[in-house]
Amino acid sequence: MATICVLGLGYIGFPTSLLLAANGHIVIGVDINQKVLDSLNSGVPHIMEPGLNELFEEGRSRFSAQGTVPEADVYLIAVPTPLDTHLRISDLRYVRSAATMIFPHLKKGNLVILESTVPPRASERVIIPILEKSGLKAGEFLYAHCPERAIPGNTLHEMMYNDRIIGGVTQESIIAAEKIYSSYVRGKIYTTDAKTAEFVKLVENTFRDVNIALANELAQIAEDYGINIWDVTELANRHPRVNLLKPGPGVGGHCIAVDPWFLTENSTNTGMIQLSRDINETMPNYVIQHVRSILKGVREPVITVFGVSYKGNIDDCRETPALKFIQLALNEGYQVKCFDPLVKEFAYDLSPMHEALEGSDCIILITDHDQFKEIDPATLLMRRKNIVDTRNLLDHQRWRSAGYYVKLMGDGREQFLDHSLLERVSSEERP
Ligand SMILES: NC(=O)c1ccc[n+]([C@@H]2O[C@H](COP(=O)([O-])OP(=O)(O)OC[C@H]3O[C@@H](n4cnc5c(N)ncnc54)[C@H](O)[C@@H]3O)[C@@H](O)[C@H]2O)c1
Ligand SMILES: CC(=O)N[C@@H]1[C@@H](OP(=O)(O)OP(=O)(O)OC[C@H]2O[C@@H](n3ccc(=O)[nH]c3=O)[C@H](O)[C@@H]2O)O[C@H](CO)[C@@H](O)[C@@H]1O
Repeated sequence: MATICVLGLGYIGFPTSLLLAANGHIVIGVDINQKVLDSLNSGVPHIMEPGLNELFEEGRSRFSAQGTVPEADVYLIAVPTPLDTHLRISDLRYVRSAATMIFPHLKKGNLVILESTVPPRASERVIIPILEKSGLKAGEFLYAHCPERAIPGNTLHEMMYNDRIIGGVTQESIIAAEKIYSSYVRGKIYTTDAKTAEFVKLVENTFRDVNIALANELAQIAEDYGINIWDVTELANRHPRVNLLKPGPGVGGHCIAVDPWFLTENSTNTGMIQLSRDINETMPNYVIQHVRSILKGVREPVITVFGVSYKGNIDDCRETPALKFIQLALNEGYQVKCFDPLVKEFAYDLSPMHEALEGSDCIILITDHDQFKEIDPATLLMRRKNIVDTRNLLDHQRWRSAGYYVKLMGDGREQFLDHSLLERVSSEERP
């Protein structure tokens, strides 16, 4: 069993630390955020994931958290690699700082694992040169890029059961990294070189982004034709080689909205990938168009956003499409109130549900939290009963029976079926 220093105790580094600790390693977590250290040292996980609290109890005796890098056999880097949103290229300052914190401790035979997602060749061009300031060459210290592929909301399960890619700089590096991962990974482990591993990770998320863009474009085309994209998707997916994804209010998260830009930052052959990003980034504009047509003529409109995290059943708001939607709504002159049962901190104020609905003219469901399905529409008090469901989450018949005008995004049939209802609700209740 090894002594492993994990740098970065966030959504990836913390669960990984616990899996390593629960499987017999001594894990010293390092983070530069004092709040994270205080929370963990007082026994309270600072992030929410199924099974995390239980695993914390199990692994706690072999896990500690501190602000400085100790001597260790293995250094595992899981620090952020954000997108510079202005330049649309990667910002590698945190991986640079992590490598700089490691190199003074590095000894022959130590293993450095990079789990953070980076643009192709960043290991070779940026990280290894910093580690070599130790006086050791790559190969004397071992190095592998092992991209994390777990999905938020099911992180621990996927960390254990997904297949794993190990991209080592030498055969010895690959063998050493394989030994660490095989202590808790139940999926298969595949090996390659570091730059291929970097590329594979980015390709996976780009594949998903492009396919979501296709779904978003098809939803808009379906509306133009007065067709329901959700019915179309269900039927088309009966074909053995078709698997359409779901349209939505845009693509958020730390990965899918970011990684395509990492993939393309050093290439000019990027037409489809960039176009897909554009389609997904403009989905909040599409949602606001629907809201605008529902609230046409309403004076001093107030809207309520249901869900601000980037997807359902998690509290993570990074790159959430809710942010752009809210900004567009404010620019439109709407008063915006937000309700999210899971999120504690957000760029805008969050209110309890009934407060967020007071005086409101329209609910816009942005996030597909399961909890929203439990809401009884008959008990809600609003100024006007309108709802836009961007995720096809709700039981629309139930909402309609409670007197709501329901706009399902991607369902063009409503223009024809419910237009009269929309007209009636708006003119009856317009001040
Ligand atoms: N969140 C995911 O689901 C996911 C999935 C796959 C890959 N990734 C990748 O994993 C990496 C980490 O993502 P995350 O979601 O865990 O990020 P995060 O922001 O949740 O956590 C990163 C932590 O690293 C700390 N940190 C920053 N610089 C540091 C340093 N020099 N030394 C020690 N700690 C430092 C931060 O304070 C923070 O607590 C990113 O590259 C991300 O793209 C994330
Ligand atoms: C290839 C892959 O699977 N990668 C996963 C992904 O995790 P994620 O949580 O970011 O991924 P998603 O669940 O896809 O969500 C992203 C956004 O797309 C919206 N969406 C989704 C499906 C759909 O049909 N229609 C949509 O509109 C959704 O609401 C949300 O805003 O990246 C992680 C980090 O690299 C990986 O580790 C993890 O394996």
